[in-house]
Amino acid sequence: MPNHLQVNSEIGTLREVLVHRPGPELENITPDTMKDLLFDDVPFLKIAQQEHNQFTALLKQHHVKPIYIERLLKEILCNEDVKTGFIQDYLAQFALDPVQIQTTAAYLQTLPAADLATTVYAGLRSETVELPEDYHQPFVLPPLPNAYFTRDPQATIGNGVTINPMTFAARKPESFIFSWIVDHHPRFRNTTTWLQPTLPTHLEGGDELVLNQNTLALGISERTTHAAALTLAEHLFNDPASTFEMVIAIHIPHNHAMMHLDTVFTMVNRDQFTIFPGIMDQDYQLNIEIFRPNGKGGVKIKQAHHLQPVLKEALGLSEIDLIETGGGDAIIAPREQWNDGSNNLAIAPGEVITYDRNYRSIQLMRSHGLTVHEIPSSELARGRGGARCMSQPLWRDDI
Ligand SMILES: NC(=O)NCCC[C@H](N)C(=O)O
Repeated sequence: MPNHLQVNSEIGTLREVLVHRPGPELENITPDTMKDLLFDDVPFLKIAQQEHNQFTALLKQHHVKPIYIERLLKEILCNEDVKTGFIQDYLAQFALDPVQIQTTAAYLQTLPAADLATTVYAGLRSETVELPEDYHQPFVLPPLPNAYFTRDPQATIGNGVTINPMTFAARKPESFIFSWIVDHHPRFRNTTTWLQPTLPTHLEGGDELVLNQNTLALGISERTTHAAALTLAEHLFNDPASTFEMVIAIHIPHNHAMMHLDTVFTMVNRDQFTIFPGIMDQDYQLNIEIFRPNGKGGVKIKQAHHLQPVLKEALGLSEIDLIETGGGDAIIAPREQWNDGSNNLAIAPGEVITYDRNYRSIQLMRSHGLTVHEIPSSELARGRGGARCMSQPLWRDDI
């Protein structure tokens, strides 16, 4: 089994993937907090867990090892010094006064490592801790219901990771947790970090697609700024440990339905991609910028408007097959995109996992020769992410 990191493509045979099984945090979403927590509904936890179990069972059947991030957190918290430091730093992220911090830290310190890890994800109800009476919030630690979308707070690129500066408060603690795991878990010893969560702008993993060992595609989206994309490109171009020489920055609409590039565009084979046609205009154009090193430590930028020639050049191919979500139909395509019909996880070249509900997109992928494995999605889809969002590859075989 591999013991470090290797992701030089979106499609190489997947061996190891970071996941999070949805837990009590989903039951800490209410209609009042749903929007801030980036959910469109309150999922039924029991069914969400069953669906997620089917996802991980399918991964295992295909010899992909799921690594549970909550387990990595528990393992680092078994060290008492790490536990004390983590509690202090974790609490410092939230609007708590010194007395509230002290009282909550004292409570968290009493929890065994496994319970502490569960509490960090689930959130901590105020009445569990004896806080001064002037604290009126329902939670002293917020729930992290988006944690099952492991794709976003962290991303593997080549042999290193980005620990991502997240856009919304609801997801910032997830990057914080991963930075502690990288610093303290032996699985990540000597990991190269391309980007830190302290960057004063934002970039998320759903916008990071590794096309090959030289080329990264980045969404410029609701969640990833142009400035952050340039910063990441500069780091990758200048770090001797990196093999990346080109970043294809793809501008997509800024809205909740298409929050990341991988909600509208995924690589599924050496020469095949799924794409939501709504990101292009009627002439199939969109705004693309190609970043390359300028030879002086910076980035030079070339504009482009058509995806196919850009992808052909980057991948050295004469043809590219763009498979349109829902066949490009005016009703089916947006419906299936909303339920993550464009968000496919390749487990090998030409072999993907996707949500069962997007049956028109599934038919189409099969008719284009892809092998498609379906997973149930009635509750998981309520968080607005699919199979790619629920997985962060740590190791893919090179192709
Ligand atoms: N890569 C992805 O598109 N992830 C889905 C994230 C959904 C989550 N509710 C969010 O808004 O961040």
